[in-house]
Amino acid sequence: MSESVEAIRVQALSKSFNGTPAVKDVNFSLHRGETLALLGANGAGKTTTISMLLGLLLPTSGSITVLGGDMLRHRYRLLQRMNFSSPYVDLPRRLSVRQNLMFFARLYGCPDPKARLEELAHDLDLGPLWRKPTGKLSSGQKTRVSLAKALINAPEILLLDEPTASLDPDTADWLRGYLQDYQRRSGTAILLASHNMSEVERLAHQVRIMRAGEIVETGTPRELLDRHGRGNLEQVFLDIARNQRQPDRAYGEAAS
Ligand SMILES: Nc1ncnc2c1ncn2[C@@H]1O[C@H](COP(=O)(O)OP(=O)(O)OP(=O)(O)O)[C@@H](O)[C@H]1O
Repeated sequence: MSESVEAIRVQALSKSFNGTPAVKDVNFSLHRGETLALLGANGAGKTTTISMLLGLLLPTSGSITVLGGDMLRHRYRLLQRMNFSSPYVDLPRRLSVRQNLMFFARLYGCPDPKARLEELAHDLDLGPLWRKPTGKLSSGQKTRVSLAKALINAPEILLLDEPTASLDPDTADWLRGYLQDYQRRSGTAILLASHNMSEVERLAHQVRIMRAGEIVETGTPRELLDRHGRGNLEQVFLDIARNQRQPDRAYGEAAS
C-alpha cells in the first residue's frame, strides 16, 4: 500500500434526531489508497455517518477532518475533492446519461469534460446507454452510471453506499475488480458501506462494525476473522448483530 496519509479523520462524532441518538461517539480514520468498510445492520447509523461526511447533515457534536481541513468550515472546497455513489440517490431522470455526466463534469470543474466523459464511457462500458434518458435505465445500468458520476472529478475520497446493489454477479465481480484497479492507480481513499460481506472481504483493508450508532468492532478483515474464530465475515457480522461472541452459540450455524 502507498504511504499512509490521512484522508478522513472522524473524532467523537455524534448525531441525534430529536434527542434520539443515531450515531454515538464514533472515531475512525481512513487513509489514502485504503478502503474502509462501514458495516452494520439496518438502522445502525451508517448512512447518518456518511451524510455527515458529505456535509448533508450537521453533527450534534464531534469533528470531521477531510484531507487535513475541517469539513464543517470548508465544506464546499473539500467536496470538490470528494464524490459519492448511492443507489438511493437518483440522477435527473429526463436527462440522457451523457447530459447528466456532462452536467456533473461542469459542476466539478473538470478541466476537459469531453475527454473525461469518453474515458469513463469506455471504462464502464456506457457507450450503449449514452443517449438514453437516465430514468429509463435498469437498476444495474443506473448503478454503473452512478459510479461514473462518482468518478467524474477523479475524487481523492470516494464514498460508496452499496456500490454493487442490483448488479448481476458477473457485472458485480467486474466492478469490484475495476474499483481495486482504480484505487491502485489513483490512490483514492474509499469508504464503503455494504451488506455484501464477500465484497467487503475482497475490497476492504479496514472494517468498522456499527451497532445502535456505536462502533463495536474494529480491525482488518483478517483480524476480525481471527478474533471471532470464524471463516468468513458473514458469520462475524451475525455474531455481532446478535450480540454474541461464542461461535458455537450462533443461531445461523444450527440453521445452515
Ligand atoms: N432524518 C431522520 N430523522 C429521524 N431519525 C432518523 C433520520 N435518519 C435516520 N434516522 C434514524 O437514525 C438511525 C440510523 O439510521 P441510518 O439510516 O443511519 O442507518 P443505516 O445503518 O444506514 O441503515 P440501513 O442499512 O438500513 O441503510 C435509525 O434509527 C433511523 O431511524
